[in-house]
Amino acid sequence: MEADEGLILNVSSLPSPESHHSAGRKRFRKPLPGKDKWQSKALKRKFQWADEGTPSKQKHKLSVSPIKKCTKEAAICVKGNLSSKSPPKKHSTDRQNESLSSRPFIKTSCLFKNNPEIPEIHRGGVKQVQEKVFTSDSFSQLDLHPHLVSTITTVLKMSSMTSVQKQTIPVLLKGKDALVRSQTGSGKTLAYGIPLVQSLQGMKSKIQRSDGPYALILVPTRELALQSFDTVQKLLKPFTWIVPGVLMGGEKRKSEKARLRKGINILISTPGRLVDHIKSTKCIHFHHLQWLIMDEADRILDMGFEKDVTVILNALNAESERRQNVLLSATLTEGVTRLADISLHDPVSIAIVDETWERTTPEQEAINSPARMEEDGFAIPEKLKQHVVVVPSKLRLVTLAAFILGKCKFEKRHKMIVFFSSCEQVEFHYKLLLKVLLGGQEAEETECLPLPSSHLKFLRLHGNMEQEERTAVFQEFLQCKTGILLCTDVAARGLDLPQVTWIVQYNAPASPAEYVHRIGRTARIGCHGNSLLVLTPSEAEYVNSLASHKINVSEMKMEDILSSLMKDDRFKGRRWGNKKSRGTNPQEVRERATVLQTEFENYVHSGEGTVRWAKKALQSFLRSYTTYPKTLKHIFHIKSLHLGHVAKSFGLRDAPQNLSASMAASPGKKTKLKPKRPDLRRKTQGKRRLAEILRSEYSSGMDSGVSKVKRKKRHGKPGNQKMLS
Ligand SMILES: Nc1ncnc2c1ncn2[C@@H]1O[C@H](COP(=O)(O)OP(=O)(O)OP(=O)(O)O)[C@@H](O)[C@H]1O
Repeated sequence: MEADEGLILNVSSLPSPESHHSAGRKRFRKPLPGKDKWQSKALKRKFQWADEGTPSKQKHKLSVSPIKKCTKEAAICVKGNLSSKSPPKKHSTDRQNESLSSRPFIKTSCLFKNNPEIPEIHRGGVKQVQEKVFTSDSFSQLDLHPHLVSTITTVLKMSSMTSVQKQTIPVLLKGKDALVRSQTGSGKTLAYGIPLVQSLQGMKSKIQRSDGPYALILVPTRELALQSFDTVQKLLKPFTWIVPGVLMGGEKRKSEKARLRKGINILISTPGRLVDHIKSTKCIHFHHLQWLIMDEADRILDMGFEKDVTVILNALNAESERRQNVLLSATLTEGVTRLADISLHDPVSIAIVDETWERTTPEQEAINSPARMEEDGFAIPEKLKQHVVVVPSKLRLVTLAAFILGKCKFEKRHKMIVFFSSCEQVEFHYKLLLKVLLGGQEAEETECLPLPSSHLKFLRLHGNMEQEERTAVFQEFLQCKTGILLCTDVAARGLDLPQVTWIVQYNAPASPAEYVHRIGRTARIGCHGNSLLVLTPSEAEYVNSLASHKINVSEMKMEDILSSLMKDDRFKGRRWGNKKSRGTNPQEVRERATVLQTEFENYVHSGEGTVRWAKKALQSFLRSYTTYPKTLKHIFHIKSLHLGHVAKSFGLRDAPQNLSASMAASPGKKTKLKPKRPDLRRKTQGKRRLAEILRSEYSSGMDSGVSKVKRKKRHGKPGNQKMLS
């Protein structure tokens, strides 16, 4: 069964915005008269050579030009027999016999046919909120210990303060609580790190290791915990008697206990892991605690850590009398007000907004609540160029591959992060791209590529990986100059990965805040960067949703992305033989895209295991699709998906009939799914379950119950040794 038809057979009851081509498909809606007849009909369709324009194409003149005519090489639409040169009739007959007798009946629908119209993207001319990154003030102007200043200038090699540092450091040095919002990559870590170290090194009675924590830094992910630890450790270089340490899950609990027993003065932790220790480690105490810092504060709430944070706050309140509290994020959303209420005492609100950026009314100037900040729009780094591409579902996979090839193979020095909405999708695309773009066994064995494509290096990061591998991948991507990291939102927050030039969001994020954090992995600290959001035609309205948060994206054309396939002769249709390709012949581009899609499908269908694995990834995509918040359901609704087309983007030729019982991918049946992406504001019974799922992705790692991806190779322990205090 062909993917196009799969929908009709499986989910015919669905109204599908992606299937504007209903007239074209109606032919198949008729009751199927019987297998033989169906086969001959399919064969007829399979071998019709030309002129099969769909009514929808005639109707929607604005649509991205689908193939108007399938030429002889339209055989490219036929699985496994690309561009045969035999005369159509003979070819048809031979194949017919072959199909009908020995081979399973397989065919690939034409990628460029029966796609929905691509709507025009109107740029709203939104004026984005701007922040000035650097100031001309130097760290030496602050009242800091001279050794701390020299560490900043010689070890960290920084001279002038960023805007957020200039505003935050003096406030914190005065002992005030603060609520800090500043754009991604603007230097918030040092904005709290410097005053923290300054205050602890100057304490009247010198800190002893055995005193335990004087400061607690809570962060949502393990990678961010490691990164913050690294920065704090550098700042502490001259003050060796102050000991930092990390608790982050995925590590042996026993060794963490031992380090706690020895004493950690600046404790950096994910909430889940800390709660574990509060409950089970006798030696943990907070008698001397002076500082509580919550970095990415809104994310800590979003991830269902609210209960954990309450447990932590209660433990701190019970043992320490007076402490200084700081909440920071690039996107302090409304939910943070609640956290601020319970954790901050008479805080100073710091939000960095360029003076040239006008608020609509002067009254707004005065108010700096998180809700106000969110309404005003999030600040996006000035040098970050944001793009969107609208791609019909069937073409998503080849477009992604073409984009990766275009940037990372045929242009120099690109480092790219691609975000997906689930661990299964990351794993699936990682293996698939590795196999098809790098080709073969060699790639799998070495997990990096043979010489000719040496610009391509794929890595992946998600919460179902073993911690050791997760840390190794993080370190590897941190250090490499080029590469493609496929990941979930586990890498969206706070990570400072230098020289990232492109962020691709293959699945749209669930909130504008998440969008801002994902793209914020590039264009950090005043550098240039680019982002690409991939949407289907039915999702195009998301651009307006972003615009309402003052986020401005410009359109990139799918055809332009696909045209980079012209540089890769591996995907050349046979009929072009040795002919030199000149420029970008649209027909040839489409044929190359089809060859590439066929390679994906061939690989996926090369065994039962690979098909199962693609279905699993598809299923997890559909599941995550059901979890967009209510406010976005009109854009991202499972019923808007054309299952057959979506299946193709997972290299599946058919729309699967047997996705597991719970899957609403037979969306005619209104089966409810367990959401992976939570609407945590609603206090439902499922909250606990959601929190567990999310923790498996982000936190403690001790009790997730989520199967771990087995490590193929044993990596060293980069970063781990640093954690030993
Ligand atoms: N004053 C400075 N001068 C030069 N570089 C700086 C300065 N302050 C911070 N940086 C560098 O800027 C980068 C981004 O800093 P940091 O990770 O603290 O940003 P952030 O605001 O916390 O970002 P996010 O919101 O994404 O977490 C880091 O590489 C850091 O070393």
